[in-house]
Amino acid sequence: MDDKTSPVGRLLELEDYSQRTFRPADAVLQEVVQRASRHNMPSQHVDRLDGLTMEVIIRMAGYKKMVEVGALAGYSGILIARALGPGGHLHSVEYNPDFAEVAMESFRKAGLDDRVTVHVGRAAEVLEQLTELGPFDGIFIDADKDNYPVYLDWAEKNIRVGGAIFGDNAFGFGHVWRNLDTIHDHHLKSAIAGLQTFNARLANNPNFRATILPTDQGLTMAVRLK
Ligand SMILES: C[S@@+](CC[C@H](N)C(=O)[O-])C[C@H]1O[C@@H](n2cnc3c(N)ncnc32)[C@H](O)[C@@H]1O
Repeated sequence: MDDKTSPVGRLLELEDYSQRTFRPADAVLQEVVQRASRHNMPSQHVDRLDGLTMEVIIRMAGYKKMVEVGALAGYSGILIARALGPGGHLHSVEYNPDFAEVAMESFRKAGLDDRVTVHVGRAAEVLEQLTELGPFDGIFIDADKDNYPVYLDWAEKNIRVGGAIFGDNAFGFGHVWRNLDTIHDHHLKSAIAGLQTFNARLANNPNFRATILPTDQGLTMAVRLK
């Protein structure tokens, strides 16, 4: 481990302290991670503290109706659905039908299945179908990074004034600062291009006030002003 007096060492200690103190993942959430692992799903659940931060903000704002892009095994969906509270509803979009099944099982086991609808399909198409149910209080974008700008197009029109846009992995796994010309892996390059466009558009859109939570993964969040 890094020397605790070095900046990196201190950050690791502070991360460890935060996890120990705020205990972001209870037994239900830990079970989701185990369920995903049993089904050989990728371990791509939202960072535990980032997810907890989002949950707290949704509770503070009193949001009731949200959309999630990318359900995986339901980890972030549980955080959001809990925060929306009784009478709230989450529309979670997942294009992998096997993953969607696992997510539905997680919502059932968490006692939240009446509060979540899992829509199976490609997010760009499902979002268009969801338009008629809007406007929404918020959206959590956590799927294919190259399409974040496409999901942002939809969110700009379908999130109400006072509502929020959250974008996960906004630091692009540590690469978001890079000049695209220096990235040779095609997949990474298009992901970073998508994230750079997403972040810059929210940062510069006068209709939104946006920031990025400077955690390991980076969580972009924006509130619609007008
Ligand atoms: C990072 S994981 C989501 C993690 C989840 N939000 C959580 O924190 O528990 C991304 C998910 O998005 C799904 N996905 C990727 N591209 C998609 C698309 N175009 N439409 C819908 N889902 C997609 C993947 O199958 C995967 O389950």
